[in-house]
Amino acid sequence: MKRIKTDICVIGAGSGGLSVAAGASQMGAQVVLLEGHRMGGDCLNYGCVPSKALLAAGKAAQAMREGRPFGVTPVDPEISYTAAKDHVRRAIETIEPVDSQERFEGLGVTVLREYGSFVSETEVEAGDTTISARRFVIATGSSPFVPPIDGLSEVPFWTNETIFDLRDAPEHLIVIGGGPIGLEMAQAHRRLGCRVTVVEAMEALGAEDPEIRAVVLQRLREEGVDIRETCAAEGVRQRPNGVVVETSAGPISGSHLLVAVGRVPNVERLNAEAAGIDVDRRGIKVDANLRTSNRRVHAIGDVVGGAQFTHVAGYHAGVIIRSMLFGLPARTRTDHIPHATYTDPELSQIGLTEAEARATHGDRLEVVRFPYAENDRAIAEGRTTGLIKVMVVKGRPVGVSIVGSQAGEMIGLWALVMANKLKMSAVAGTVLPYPTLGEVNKQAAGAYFSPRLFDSPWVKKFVGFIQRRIP
Ligand SMILES: Cc1cc2nc3c(=O)[nH]c(=O)nc-3n(C[C@H](O)[C@H](O)[C@H](O)COP(=O)(O)OP(=O)(O)OC[C@H]3O[C@@H](n4cnc5c(N)ncnc54)[C@H](O)[C@@H]3O)c2cc1C
Ligand SMILES: NC(=O)c1ccc[n+]([C@@H]2O[C@H](COP(=O)([O-])OP(=O)(O)OC[C@H]3O[C@@H](n4cnc5c(N)ncnc54)[C@H](O)[C@@H]3O)[C@@H](O)[C@H]2O)c1
Repeated sequence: MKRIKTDICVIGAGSGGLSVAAGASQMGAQVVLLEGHRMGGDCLNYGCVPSKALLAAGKAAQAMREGRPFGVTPVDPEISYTAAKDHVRRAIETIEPVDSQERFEGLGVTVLREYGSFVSETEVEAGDTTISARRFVIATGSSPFVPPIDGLSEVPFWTNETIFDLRDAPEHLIVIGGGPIGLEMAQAHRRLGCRVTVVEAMEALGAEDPEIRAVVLQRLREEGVDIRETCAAEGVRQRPNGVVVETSAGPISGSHLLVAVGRVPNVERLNAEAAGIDVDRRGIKVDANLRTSNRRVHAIGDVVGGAQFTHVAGYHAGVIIRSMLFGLPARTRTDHIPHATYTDPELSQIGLTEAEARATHGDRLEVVRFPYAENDRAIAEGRTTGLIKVMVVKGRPVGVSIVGSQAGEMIGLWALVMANKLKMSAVAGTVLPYPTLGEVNKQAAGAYFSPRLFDSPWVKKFVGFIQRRIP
């Protein structure tokens, strides 16, 4: 057995682990990074990057069907699913060098391509090497949850780890699960010419504001995605040319099956008990500083079971670098973390939804809305579907929900506002270029102040008073 002594040992080279390794090594710490599978983790290889690349291929196909309002004759595009997958592969390959072993070794990180497993409170074994470190970071991510549906283990099915390798278009894709993975994949495949049925046990995008998610579901249905809600998959069996999913609302036949019903934390290889690290069903248990029950060990990203996004894993990395390298107090916040679902229209959210804000703030809550249909750029581009809702308490936003074109980009402004606890006046006072979709944000702030300025008898009296006195 070889032995390595280091300052920090990071387990998992995905979004979270790579950020810790890059940050810590560039600030002078000795870092060992362990990765048992592919550098870049889920996001690069089976998650964000391939899903957004496939959605982009679908968007290109859809644009050819929707030219009529612009005087362009719509066509039913000739689609090569294989070539769309080539685009997915190229996107991954273009980003890959940034996450590669070579780049990290160039930064001075010792990279071992092995799974890590604790052997004591201060040691991890990876292949034929034992690493002892002053601090460990668990960043092992999550894997697709495969539910105990009767017959599932006997039929071929895909998850996010396999669907991007598929080269031939499925004729009729059945997606079990109407969460973000299910709906992004449903729309991408529908636009690439496949029949798609989504089977959702409860409500599709059920965690989102009902008014906001309804806009996404309506568009997907208009495009021909068959979304069945309150329809639980209870059994699956093979048929000659595909699969039948038995649901609470009857059988559904299709050619291929994608299972997208949530995630499980990657803890099984860690032997966490050997290091005194507590684990529950959601993942590694951590406190607000992302410390585990073993004070030398932090855990970040998907494996801690909170919000499972790449930017959250990156945020966690920043928080623990602060505490590990500088000994500074560093607690996580969640109120300033946005998320987006990249269907078309996109959906984004930060802070509280309207229902959550109502439950927390009661009558102090004001909700302002602004529709895309009244934004000049959206009108010019025929992208008028959508709206923004801002939940405001005492002049400060406590949540923002957006559905519409570029909603994932639009939430950025509110992320800045909420991270820095700015008021609505900061948004209203910002000058934005005309005509941009981003003005929807400012128009929402305008909708907050307009009644205060234009419907107030006091303001009218005051202005009249001043006007009579100035020359
Ligand atoms: C289809 C899909 C689409 C998504 N789209 C988005 C999106 O658009 N935006 C967004 O923000 N998020 C998105 N996500 C979520 C995002 O991918 C994850 O939140 C993110 O990858 C989590 O980062 P992580 O570092 O915690 O884990 P990962 O990136 O999964 O990395 C964990 C790494 O640890 C390795 N590992 C596991 N166990 C061990 C061990 N014992 N020893 C050594 N290595 C180990 C794994 O092989 C893996 O490489 C998507 C996810 C999926 C599945
Ligand atoms: N754009 C993004 O940022 C993005 C995109 C994709 C995934 N992700 C991340 O990945 C995570 C996992 O996504 P997901 O979509 O797999 O999970 P999810 O938990 O968000 O949704 C799964 C859905 O499956 C349904 N379901 C469960 N069992 C079922 C059954 N037997 N029959 C029918 N429906 C069933 C649930 O009711 C739920 O609505 C997300 O929470 C998110 O953190 C993010």
